[in-house]
Amino acid sequence: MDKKKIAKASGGLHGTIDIPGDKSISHRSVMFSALGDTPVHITNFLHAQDCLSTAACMKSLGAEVRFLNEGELMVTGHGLHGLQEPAGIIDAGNSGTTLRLMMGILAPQPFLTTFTGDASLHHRPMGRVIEPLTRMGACIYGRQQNQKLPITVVPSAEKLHGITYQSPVASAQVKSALLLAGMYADGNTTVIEPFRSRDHTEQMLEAFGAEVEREGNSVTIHPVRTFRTPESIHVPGDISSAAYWLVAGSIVPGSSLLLNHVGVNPTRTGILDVLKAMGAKLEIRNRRISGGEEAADIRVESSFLHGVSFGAEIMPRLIDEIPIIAVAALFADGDTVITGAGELRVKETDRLQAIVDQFNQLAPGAAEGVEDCLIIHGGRPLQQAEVFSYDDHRMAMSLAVLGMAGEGAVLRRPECVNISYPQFYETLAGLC
Ligand SMILES: O=C(O)C1=C[C@@H](OP(=O)(O)O)[C@@H](O)[C@H](O)C1
Ligand SMILES: C=C(OP(=O)(O)O)C(=O)O
Repeated sequence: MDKKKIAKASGGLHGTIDIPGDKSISHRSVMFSALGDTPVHITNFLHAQDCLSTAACMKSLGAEVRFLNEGELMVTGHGLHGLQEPAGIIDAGNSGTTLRLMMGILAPQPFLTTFTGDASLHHRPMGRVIEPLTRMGACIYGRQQNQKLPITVVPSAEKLHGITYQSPVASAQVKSALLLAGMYADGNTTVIEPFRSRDHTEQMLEAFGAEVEREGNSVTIHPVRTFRTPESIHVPGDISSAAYWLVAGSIVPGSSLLLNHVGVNPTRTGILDVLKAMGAKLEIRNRRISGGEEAADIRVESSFLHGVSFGAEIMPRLIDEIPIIAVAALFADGDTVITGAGELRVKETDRLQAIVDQFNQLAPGAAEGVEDCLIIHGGRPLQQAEVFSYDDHRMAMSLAVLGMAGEGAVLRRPECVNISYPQFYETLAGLC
């Protein structure tokens, strides 16, 4: 399927949506379970390409990964020091999370690993993880002065050293890679971020018995001696996937949607804060703990939105939601000004430029981008047009919601939604 026709919604959107498992937590559930030595039963695992790349990686390193169903699997490792040298090259596919976290796990291992990935992953910056891991004593080599794939991790002569690392970027992937390597180091490892990024790694490692200290934007891990995997992990729904329906329900007049089982870890809920500031009608119900993480159900009803401004401080709490927040901004009254969004330029594609180029096809003159800043002029006239996903799942889903809430669209290269949300188009069709 090379093109998909997105029809204009004919009335309000109605229904109840079960939000698929969180991508970040699904990756971590398989990786960390594979470092234990007792079977872990994982449910509501995100059965999408990125997380399947992680599952395949752990399998090729000797862990037993057995799917009982889509979304349900048993993972059994051979202990913290039980990974085995893979027979071939490890393929991280499209997934930055897989590659960066795996580098942290593999840097301390006594065997060699070589990574590859798809065309998009070959362009993404890996020096941000390789450089601090090298300071810990790791030996990691990559193309373009150890910046890019293909990457090889070579065993280091000595045990890794604990370091204190002041990260220039607020990135959970950088932080997680260092904490994972730090489990095997000879002393404590501390990561200090400019702003706090998602904390799923710290949460899950603590639950597995690792000694972790947190204060403000700083996290310290002690060398790990006892690693106790739980019997089961239930993955909450992904707020990054719920985001498309939070916005669709807000901007299509006459809508009322109930989103079931959404992870609402406070390091992830920036989109709720921004949508509320724009005037969205959201009701958070039935708050509970699911798999050690906060979860809730969310009711969204359509409302009149107005433009807002936000910047670097909130960015890590909503980084993957910027494309769909930009859609909300297009349907709002007035301008929305987003600053400190430079990280968007190093995702699956340059998302800042992609938003500007594709939004202007559907709403001429509505989007401007300069350096790390994105401006959306709300309320501009919309038209039908052909738009391009850049093979980026979040661009595809955001453009589909924009087309559906606007005048319709033809989306080129739509199938990349399989990276994080394989049922996306089916759910969209069911609402209209
Ligand atoms: O740790 C994670 O699971 C993720 C962290 C974020 O990336 P950065 O850490 O590069 O900001 C996010 O964009 C990505 O989708 C998932
Ligand atoms: C950036 C993303 O993921 P990753 O970095 O794991 O490729 C994403 O899902 O939007």
